[in-house]
Amino acid sequence: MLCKPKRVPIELTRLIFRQQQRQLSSKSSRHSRRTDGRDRDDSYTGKRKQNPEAHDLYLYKSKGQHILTNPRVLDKIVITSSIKTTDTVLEIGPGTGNLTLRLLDAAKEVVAVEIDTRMVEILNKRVAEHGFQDKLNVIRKDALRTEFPQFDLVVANIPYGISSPLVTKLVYGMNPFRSATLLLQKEFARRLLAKPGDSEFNRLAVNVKLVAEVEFVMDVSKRDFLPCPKVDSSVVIIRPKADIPDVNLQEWSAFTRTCFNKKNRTLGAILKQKKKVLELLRLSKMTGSRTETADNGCEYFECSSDSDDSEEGESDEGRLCSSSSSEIEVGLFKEKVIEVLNSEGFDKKRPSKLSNEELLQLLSSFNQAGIYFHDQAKSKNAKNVAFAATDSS
Ligand SMILES: C[S@@+](CC[C@H](N)C(=O)[O-])C[C@H]1O[C@@H](n2cnc3c(N)ncnc32)[C@H](O)[C@@H]1O
Repeated sequence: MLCKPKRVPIELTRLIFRQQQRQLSSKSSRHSRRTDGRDRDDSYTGKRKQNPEAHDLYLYKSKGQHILTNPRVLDKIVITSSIKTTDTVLEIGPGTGNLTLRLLDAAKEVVAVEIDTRMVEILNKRVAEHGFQDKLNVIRKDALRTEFPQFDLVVANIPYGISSPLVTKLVYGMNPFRSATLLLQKEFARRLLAKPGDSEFNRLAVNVKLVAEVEFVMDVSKRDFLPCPKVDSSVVIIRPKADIPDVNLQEWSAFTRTCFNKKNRTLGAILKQKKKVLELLRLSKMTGSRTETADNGCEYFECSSDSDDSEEGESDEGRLCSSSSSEIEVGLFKEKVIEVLNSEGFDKKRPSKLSNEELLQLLSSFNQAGIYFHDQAKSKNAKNVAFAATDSS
């Protein structure tokens, strides 16, 4: 569907159609769109005739390049972020700099992480024109694969394709920060805001809520972007909690993965399956005590959306366990699992309806009974990113 933005601020119109078009080479791509939201075969050619010097800036869907052009929304994002003049602000995906210029005006410094060299060129030029170059530190890298320097706040209209791993990287990363004001796909924001019992409530919400509070700020229409995306957006503020529960993050991740793999089934149905019992027995024998907390908690949180009722295949570990544990041992272990589930009244409860407090209580009861959770295998990229997760939004 094509739709024209409600309004295109003059600065962006100038930026895209007068200044940048002279500088940028036009690369075509199957997924690229023109910055005016039109298809390549529509009446755009009329504009080119009027301005023969013009080149097109192609915006790539694969990089989530939708430029926010509504000045009121941009201003509201900055105001809501409560930026102090002493703050260093981290911006992921500054694009052509509409938000960056406002951040530079309000903050001491902006660290902008941008993957696209063309955007970096435009950004640097535009920032220099406003005399802000000394306050801007641009890192031309993939935000998921770079270590962020220290920052106080995050304010960003992020590429939606990396929402889940990026939020995870921020809230489970090593950098302490005050808040992150993020423009997200509306559905993704709803999931972050979801409460137990809501249909959107999932593992991502559970894991984020463990360490942070999420607050809704406003919805943003798709027409406020150039080109117009297919989805609406929302702004949320994420504030890391001062006190987080004393739980082993690695085990918590494994536990929530187990529970939310089939979030609408009862815990009894999930945890009393033979293959799950075998897997838990093997892990509990192997662990014997809690695994150490990783330096960087985000390694464990591949917060991909849960596959509501997908079938898990039997793991190699499960098969190994069945051959090395006697039937009696397995039977006794299963009784322990059942005992914990029954003693806490969890047997008939569903993960999608449980609060974090209840989940923490259940995990603690399992541990007290000598039952431990552990991820079977870390993702290939776990060392640096743990971001093998794809966001289904
Ligand atoms: C939704 S646009 C936002 C542009 C700008 N902040 C705005 O509000 O108009 C997302 C930006 O993130 C950049 N980007 C995409 N993937 C990225 C990644 N993995 N790391 C850093 N930047 C990325 C894109 O090139 C694009 O400039």
